[in-house]
Amino acid sequence: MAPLSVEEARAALLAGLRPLGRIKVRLEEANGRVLAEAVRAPGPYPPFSRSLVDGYALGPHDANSDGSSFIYRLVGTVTAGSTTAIALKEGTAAAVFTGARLPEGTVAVVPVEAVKERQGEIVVLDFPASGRYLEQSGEEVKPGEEILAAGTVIGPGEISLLAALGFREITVYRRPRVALATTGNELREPGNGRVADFFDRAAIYGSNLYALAAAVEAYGGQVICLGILKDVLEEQVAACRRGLEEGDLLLFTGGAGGSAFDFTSAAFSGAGGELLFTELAVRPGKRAVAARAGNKLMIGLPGTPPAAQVLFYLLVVPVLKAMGGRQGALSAFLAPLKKAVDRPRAERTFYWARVECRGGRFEVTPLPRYPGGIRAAVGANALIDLPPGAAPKEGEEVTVIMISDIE
Ligand SMILES: Nc1nc2c(c(=O)[nH]1)N[C@H]1C(S)=C(S)[C@@H](COP(=O)(O)OP(=O)(O)OC[C@H]3O[C@@H](n4cnc5c(N)ncnc54)[C@H](O)[C@@H]3O)O[C@H]1N2
Ligand code: MOO
Repeated sequence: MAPLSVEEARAALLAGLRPLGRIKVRLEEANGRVLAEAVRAPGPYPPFSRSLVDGYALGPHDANSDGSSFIYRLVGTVTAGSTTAIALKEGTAAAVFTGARLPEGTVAVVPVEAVKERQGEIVVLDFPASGRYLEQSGEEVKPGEEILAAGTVIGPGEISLLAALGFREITVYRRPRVALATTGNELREPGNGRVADFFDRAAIYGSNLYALAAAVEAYGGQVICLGILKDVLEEQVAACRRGLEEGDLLLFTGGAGGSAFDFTSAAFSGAGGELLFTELAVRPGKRAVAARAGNKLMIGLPGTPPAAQVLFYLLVVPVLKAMGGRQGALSAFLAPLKKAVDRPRAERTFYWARVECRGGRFEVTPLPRYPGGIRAAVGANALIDLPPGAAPKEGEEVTVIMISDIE
């Protein structure tokens, strides 16, 4: 199969992909989830007309002789939560506190700072503009109004609105289940300590499973761990079948090359997958495989740890987003290079980088490169996307793709 560009590979993976099913979650579990249906307000907000300040609710006014200030007779006090029934008639006022329900007949509210109080009366020195210092019932949200559209990502602000309107549960898309396996006879589980002859025997600790599990969780997926698989086709086909049964997406790392000991594409086909690509025109990540089986996807990332992680951001994140009801890839923008890219390549290449904000401007530094690359992603919050043959110098603008926050 001819190598695909990252964009073609992404389009092949996303073609026909629909968000997964919907579930109800309680508000305390809703952060970061995506609304599967629009939410309408069951009632008005605020639910009653209320004061926004500690001050006085004024009845219809009664100008004093020189017209410069107004005198009101105090007829009661309403604190927040109080349902005292007071009706303000001409020339009367009630002390009210922030959040208090306004008495019937209120025409204006003044803050305590804008009045002079004397026995049983107040003198309003500065009459407030209409509607200031108070909020009418339903002023912000009307009953039945759509307050959040389907597809909204829920954060603290949305949770605040939902809770204020009395919601305890909302309907969101189900999180994608990602079955994760890593392949290679040389791989061992970390945690066994540095056994003396372990490394002499050419074994290494598998790191991809841990790195990818963390990345899947960070992008809203749930991990089903299939563990380390041997370079044995039957074992890998069986793992693929289990992964397809239990997961929405199957992720393999290792064995993505075309050698006699690379079984990923054969395993995907053996488990009923229709291959979408077996190579990409990008570095790192040239050796990558993907297949579709019904509405499930199988992606075989390279074994090389930084290559597996780069492709995770470029291909797996958009798939996780689409399955979870969100659109698009990671955000990208232009930023000047703080340092020239060392040894640029002839192919399209993604470099690990760190974006910082200095004096209100973003700048991006390519991180040191290592041949095997196990340290490559440490401290990275972005990738630099360089077109084939580009060799940008310090100060030149390059495309950066954000993979985590700017600190
Ligand atoms: N003749 C060629 N050889 C290679 C080419 C090439 O174009 N021609 N491409 C290289 C590139 S690029 C990559 S990437 C690797 C990817 O190949 P595979 O996906 O088949 O990966 P493996 O061979 O299984 O492993 C590569 C490397 O990574 C180590 N590894 C594997 N899994 C893990 C893991 N879970 N944790 C840590 N390290 C892992 C593995 O031991 C190997 O050292 O192929 C190149 N070869
Ligand atoms: O395919 Mo390799 O993934 O270019 O690093």
